[in-house]
Amino acid sequence: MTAPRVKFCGLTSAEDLEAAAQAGASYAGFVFFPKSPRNLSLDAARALALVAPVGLAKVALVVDPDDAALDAILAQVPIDMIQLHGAEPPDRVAALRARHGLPVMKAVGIASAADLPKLATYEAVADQILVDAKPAAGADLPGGNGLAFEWRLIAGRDWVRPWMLAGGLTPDNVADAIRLTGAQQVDVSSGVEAAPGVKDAARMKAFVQAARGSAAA
Ligand SMILES: O=C(O)c1ccccc1NCC(=O)[C@H](O)[C@H](O)COP(=O)(O)O
Repeated sequence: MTAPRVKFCGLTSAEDLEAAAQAGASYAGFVFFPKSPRNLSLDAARALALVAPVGLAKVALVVDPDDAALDAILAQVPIDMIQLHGAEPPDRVAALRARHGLPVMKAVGIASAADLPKLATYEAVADQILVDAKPAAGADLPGGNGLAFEWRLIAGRDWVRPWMLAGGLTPDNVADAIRLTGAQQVDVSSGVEAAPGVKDAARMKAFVQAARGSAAA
């Protein structure tokens, strides 16, 4: 098994970016969602993206964006992939992919087996799938809640597209999660934070090492 690729989501500072690169991450997620403690203004996101180390793919996380909002982000911030983390229907995912000419990753929330058919639906229209925990009803945030789902639900699944596992991952559980699901990519936000919106460089490093350790086991 090749070493799993890691996405750190919700980076908010140049220190976070540097720590992500030093740890060996493949993706850096920038959150554009005002209610999030990880939200970035366009100016802040642009400044970060411009100093992002080469080789770190910059992901814009948006939630049910209208065209004007996404146009504004992409006009100002050099972005490599769009992450749709709302209730975007499949035709909207396809339309945004065509409109912007960037790869699109669609987040799909999983809480039970009843949610699994959505994975195939979105694999038909997105470039990648982020398989995340479905937030509790009434949650303030659609993601980044430190909530895991039952990984066995997707164990042994045949995937059509590249996908990432997310939801409640930490340096302590990511190796088990990879072994159980076969994930080749993992995404984490709150599990490597010292406080909401503040990443912890030591936890980021430990996370990547644990993910890589799973591949060697
Ligand atoms: O992280 C946020 O603040 C956020 C806000 C709005 C929509 C999605 C958000 N995060 C999505 C992510 O990609 C997270 O990395 C993913 O949900 C896992 O989060 P965590 O369980 O905290 O590791």
